[in-house]
Amino acid sequence: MTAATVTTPIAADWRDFLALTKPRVLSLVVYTGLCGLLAAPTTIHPVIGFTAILCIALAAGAAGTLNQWYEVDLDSRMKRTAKRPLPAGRMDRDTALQFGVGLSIFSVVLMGLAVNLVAAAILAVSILFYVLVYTVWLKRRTPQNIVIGGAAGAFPPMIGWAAATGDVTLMPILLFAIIFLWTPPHFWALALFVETDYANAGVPMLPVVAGERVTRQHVGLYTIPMAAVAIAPWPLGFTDWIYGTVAVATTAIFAVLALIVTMRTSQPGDGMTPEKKLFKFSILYLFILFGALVVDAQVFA
Ligand code: HEM
Ligand SMILES: CC(C)=CCC/C(C)=C/CC/C(C)=C/COP(=O)(O)OP(=O)(O)O
Repeated sequence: MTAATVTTPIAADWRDFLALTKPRVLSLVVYTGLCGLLAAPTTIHPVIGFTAILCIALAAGAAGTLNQWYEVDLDSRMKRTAKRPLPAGRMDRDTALQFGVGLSIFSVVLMGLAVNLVAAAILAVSILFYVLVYTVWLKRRTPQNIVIGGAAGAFPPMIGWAAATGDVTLMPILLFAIIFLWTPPHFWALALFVETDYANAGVPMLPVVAGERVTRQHVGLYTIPMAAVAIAPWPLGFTDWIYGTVAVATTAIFAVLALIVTMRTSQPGDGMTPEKKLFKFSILYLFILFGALVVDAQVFA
């Protein structure tokens, strides 16, 4: 790529619109939504189920778009995000705003009309939470930004469950709580090895504000309730032994990796550091845990 193509704004193509939706993060968001839907104790018509998942995907994409619309200044200062369509100048902000608002409204209205109002209401709350509470309000103000704002990403299984059943009971609240408590170790493990980037952008992430030692302690601190909540559906009788066994085994691995990160004092080096291991495993963990939930629900239905 020449310098001219980097600095000269060019027309955005479909890849830029896709990039606005943060597709890789979206994959896990949609997956946990699907698992919530499939684990619910009722059957949903496949077309309605598909529509519900589509709405979650569109809403998450819309929220990711509005997040990028708002933080062009931050994204342009971080290596990881500087090549996104807006900071790189491949798309103008108004186009992104229209795309994000349009998708948001479309996804919520479609969910309300085709699925049910409970799912549509929680979907609207998720978008507003990610955009207003996390992106606009907390992200630039407090190192607790991801703890409170991270709740946005915890709603999808609850939305999937509500799409199938029309209500929210203790089990979908537990599924929400798993992702809510998983987000801090997921993110702080990552922030420990991309710390300088956030410092450059002036984002008060925990390692930047409180330092590495406190961040490591917080990784361990949040892993304890996360582990309890992840295993809880089994002793509480919401799931059977398949979920229980998988939850105990994978949570044990998560806890050991988190403990290593918590106990470490040295600066992370290159290669597969414990922080990178925990971050990568955190993603695999949710995939396995929620997969086990669905298998368990189908086998013991
Ligand atoms: C406030 C909460 C969260 C923050 C600050 C956060 C932050 C990040 C960051 C900075 C990355 C690095 C790579 C990238 O930009 O793609 C990442 C990766 C990732 N996150 Fe999160 N995350 C959060 C919540 C979630 C949630 C709720 C999910 C899904 C349930 C999720 C799923 C993922 C996945 C799948 C990746 C890997 C993407 C890849 O392959 O590059 N994250 N996260
Ligand atoms: C159903 C629905 C509307 C769900 C939306 C929730 C959602 C997409 C949550 C993910 C949260 C997330 C990726 C935060 C990234 O932080 P950041 O935005 O600070 O990351 P960045 O530094 O990469 O921009």
